[in-house]
Amino acid sequence: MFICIAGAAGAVVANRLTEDPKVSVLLLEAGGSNENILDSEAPAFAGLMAPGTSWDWNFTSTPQAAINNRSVAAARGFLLGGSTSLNFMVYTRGSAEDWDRYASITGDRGWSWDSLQPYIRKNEHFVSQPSTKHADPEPQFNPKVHGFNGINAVSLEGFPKDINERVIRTVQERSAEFPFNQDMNSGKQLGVGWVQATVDKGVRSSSATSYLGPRFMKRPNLHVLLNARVTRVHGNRSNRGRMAFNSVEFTQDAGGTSHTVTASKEIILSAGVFMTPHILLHSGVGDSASLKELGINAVHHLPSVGRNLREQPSTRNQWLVTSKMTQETFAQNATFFSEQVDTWQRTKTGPLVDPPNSFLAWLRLPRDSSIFKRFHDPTPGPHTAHFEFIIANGLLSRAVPATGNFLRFGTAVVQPMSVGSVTINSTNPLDHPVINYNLLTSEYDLFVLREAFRQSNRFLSHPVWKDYLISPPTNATTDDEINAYIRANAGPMNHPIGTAAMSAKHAKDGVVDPHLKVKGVDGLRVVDASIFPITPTAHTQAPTYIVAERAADLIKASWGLK
Ligand SMILES: Cc1cc2nc3c(=O)[nH]c(=O)nc-3n(C[C@H](O)[C@H](O)[C@H](O)COP(=O)(O)OP(=O)(O)OC[C@H]3O[C@@H](n4cnc5c(N)ncnc54)[C@H](O)[C@@H]3O)c2cc1C
Repeated sequence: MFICIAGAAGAVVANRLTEDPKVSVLLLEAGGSNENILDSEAPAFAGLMAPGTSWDWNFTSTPQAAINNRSVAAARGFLLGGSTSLNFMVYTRGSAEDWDRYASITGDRGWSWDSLQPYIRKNEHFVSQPSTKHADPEPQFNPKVHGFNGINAVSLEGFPKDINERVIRTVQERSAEFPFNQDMNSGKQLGVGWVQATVDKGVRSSSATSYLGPRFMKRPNLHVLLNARVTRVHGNRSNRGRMAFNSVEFTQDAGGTSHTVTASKEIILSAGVFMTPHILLHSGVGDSASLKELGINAVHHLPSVGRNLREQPSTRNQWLVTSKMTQETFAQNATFFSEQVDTWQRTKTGPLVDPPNSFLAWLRLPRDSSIFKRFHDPTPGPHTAHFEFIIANGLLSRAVPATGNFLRFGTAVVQPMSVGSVTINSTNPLDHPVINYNLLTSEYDLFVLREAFRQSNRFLSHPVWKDYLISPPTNATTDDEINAYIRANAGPMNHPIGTAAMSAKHAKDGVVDPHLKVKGVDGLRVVDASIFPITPTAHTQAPTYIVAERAADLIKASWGLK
């Protein structure tokens, strides 16, 4: 039997391993069910899922020095499907160069873009939304680079927005600066393109609805236990002194009672970027000196656990607009809200079928940018972005102003240089991890976010926006003014990675080897977004799914399974 923790990646592994009826998997999830939650199912309501709800772990970061000492929400899904049950559903794979760099860092060609193509297709089930024509005026995606028979649904926008024509005209008429990219998931991501999202005919497709959907949950060898919070993993030391992990300790009543379950084969940690290192550290796997100082029995010295936290810093940049039909309208007009919920519940059509974001742009700084005199270029090559625009027809959240409609023109640094950490400060595994993003502490990140903001203003200076925009998010123009705006407003994109990073087999740093086994011990693997050594130039769910699809094959191969 394998024991696995649920989430984006854990669900994939559990599904793939139980394809073999002789293999059984126990999937443990700290949160509850994903079913019958309107805000999770209706894509337009994604912004209502977190932060500050019972579906979120409700973590907050430590005070972040470079953003005016603000602590920021570090949202993570606390329900089956993990963060894929509450994320914004954007589907981006990153650039081919990103994956080729992982192959080169790990010395394993299996992580290269070309080698991963079968896994990308195993994950993806590209579907058409019923309510829009996507061949007009030109195709909005390239079918040659998509999978149509995978498990997790991906589709284009299903309900047209006021902003669409304006974005397209800007791109057509300013193509030198903002070229159109028909399909940012081809491996060549640069340019502006339509969002592809994990939506299945108007309904969120999460790892819970897809990989743990009814057709798979029927398998007698797949066992899912909800409200089961893993506190530690345990093992024995062999005669040669090597730790072999084989059991998982968990609680279903907030620590009142504790249970232990034993894996005859392997334990797969897929608790995500914050909780995977948290479980490892509480189990005595981490930097021995710090663990001893806390009073935790250090069973395996692995100093990289929890280090290398990387997050994409962003600002939302909300413009007041003349439109009366943006995402805010749902919160401001109760009649419209209930009519649209009714339409969606009956027909799965209307504005609720789409997540908030309509377009993304992946862009680079000029080659002669002054920042490269002081910093090396962190991108893996010329076809990978330095920054991103995230363009949305408003945003429905729990903090929508009573009046006013907005264009949300987010900007983000997609290859950040600031590095943070996840640590613990108590011996109680029910305490939250200590999350320090170190957001924007690198001068490079601040520079790129500033340039991205300036570029977003260039984009919106096209005359097509004149009768649409009422007022900007800020009047800042000088470096100092924009820096002050960024420091007051920046936050995380919710795309953290890196806290159990993979490295080459014999490399001294890193937490897992290229086959995702925890270095120096037996019986323990990590399969989730924490294994990325460097940020993928992407929103992180598709990269995590891709990792998990390959991981399932690596695990099968280890045990001689089909
Ligand atoms: C608000 C938000 C918006 C996002 N938007 C997007 C987007 O639009 N596109 C995109 O690509 N990515 C997005 N992401 C990121 C994406 O969802 C994550 O990168 C991805 O889900 C990571 O997968 P994972 O398997 O590493 O972790 P998760 O999906 O977070 O899963 C971890 C799971 O482990 C469970 N768990 C944790 N600790 C324990 C424990 N001790 N015991 C038992 N269970 C435990 C959690 O409850 C959770 O179910 C977003 C994330 C958030 C939070």
